[in-house]
Amino acid sequence: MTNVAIIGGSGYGAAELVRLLHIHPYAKLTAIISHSKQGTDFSTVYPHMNQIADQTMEQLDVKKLSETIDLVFFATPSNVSKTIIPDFLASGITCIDLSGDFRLHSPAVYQQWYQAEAAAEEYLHQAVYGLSEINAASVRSAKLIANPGCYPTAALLGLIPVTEKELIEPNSIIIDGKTGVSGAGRSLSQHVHFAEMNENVKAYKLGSHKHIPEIEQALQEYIAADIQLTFTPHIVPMTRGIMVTCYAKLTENITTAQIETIYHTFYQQHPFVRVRADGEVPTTKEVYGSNYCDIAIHVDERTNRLTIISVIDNLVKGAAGQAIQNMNISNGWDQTTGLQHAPIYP
Ligand SMILES: NC(=O)C1=CN([C@@H]2O[C@H](COP(=O)(O)OP(=O)(O)OC[C@H]3O[C@@H](n4cnc5c(N)ncnc54)[C@H](OP(=O)(O)O)[C@@H]3O)[C@@H](O)[C@H]2O)C=CC1
Ligand SMILES: CC(=O)N[C@@H](CCC(=O)OP(=O)(O)O)C(=O)O
Repeated sequence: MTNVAIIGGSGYGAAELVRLLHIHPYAKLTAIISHSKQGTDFSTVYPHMNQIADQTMEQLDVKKLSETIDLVFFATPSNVSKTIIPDFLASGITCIDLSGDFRLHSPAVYQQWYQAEAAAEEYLHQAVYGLSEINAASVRSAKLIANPGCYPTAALLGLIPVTEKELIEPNSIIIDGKTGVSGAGRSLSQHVHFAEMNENVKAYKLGSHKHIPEIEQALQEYIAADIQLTFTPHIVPMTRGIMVTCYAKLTENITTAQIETIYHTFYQQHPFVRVRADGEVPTTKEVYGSNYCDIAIHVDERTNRLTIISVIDNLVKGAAGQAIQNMNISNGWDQTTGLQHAPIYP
């Protein structure tokens, strides 16, 4: 049994980790840490977990915790884990960070997009970007795993197979993202007020979303040049789900069927990526509550542009599910352990 703890106990990411860890056969949740609700039972904050996860949330004591756990999940906002993780690493604890603190390699780029000082450079170098399907080999030996952002997970799983094969012009990439409201976390903020969300669709952070450098950095590993892409996120009135629609100019004449074959081959060994048949377009409900990422491809032969549609559940494959997938890989367990449940439908 691997003993694990969660930090950021009262947030949505933590709640989803607790739900998924409850059915995990090899991981035992030994502590839930909360800085605002220490002393409160988890099930008081989340009554749907009554008699399932009643443990009392605790104050963070790194030294004490390090004596009892093997692995810690950070489900905290950015700018929190960067100062705490070094202490856990010094005690040999594996750290999986759901926030963006260790995703970007360059401190200057982090400073620019997060408007805050980056983590110490040695830790940025040590961190492995935990896009499970792509980086499993590095995740296996990592002590610090930077779990990808929700939009980047969907966008990169959609874009990497054709970027790797140089089938698209990287600088022509445009990503249109749509997220459910839970993507904003549980803390109240005006842009998710019911009256402003219901029957409304909003674009936000035009040209300034922190996921832009994250997607660019990951794609740059496949080509020997910088990439600059356009990403526009939208918030839509649903609870969970992300759909990204990526557009890019093709570099050669190729059919939808040929590209689909490339995707099927690329994801053959990856049970959580389901490539849809031609003409079938996935919806966010078809992955709801699950760790799946469903992808559809369409070649517009008239314009020679490729459209890629990719859907995930932001809290599962986009956060807690992928974090558990990374824990599985890191422990040498089957990557699907504790994550085999089907999506909830309708
Ligand atoms: N929601 C989503 O779909 C996704 C979220 N993420 C990332 O996961 C992380 C958690 O997100 P999410 O759970 O949605 O956010 P929430 O706002 O729901 O929860 C974050 C929790 O972190 C704790 N926290 C807040 N401020 C501080 C602080 N200054 N110091 C320590 N702890 C703090 C709080 O819990 P407590 O007071 O109990 O400690 C809070 O409830 C974020 O970095 C987010 O960007 C990534 C992908 C998808
Ligand atoms: C609706 C909404 O506000 N969504 C958030 C999701 C960001 C997120 O979860 O951040 P990381 O994945 O980088 O940790 C946003 O777009 O900023």
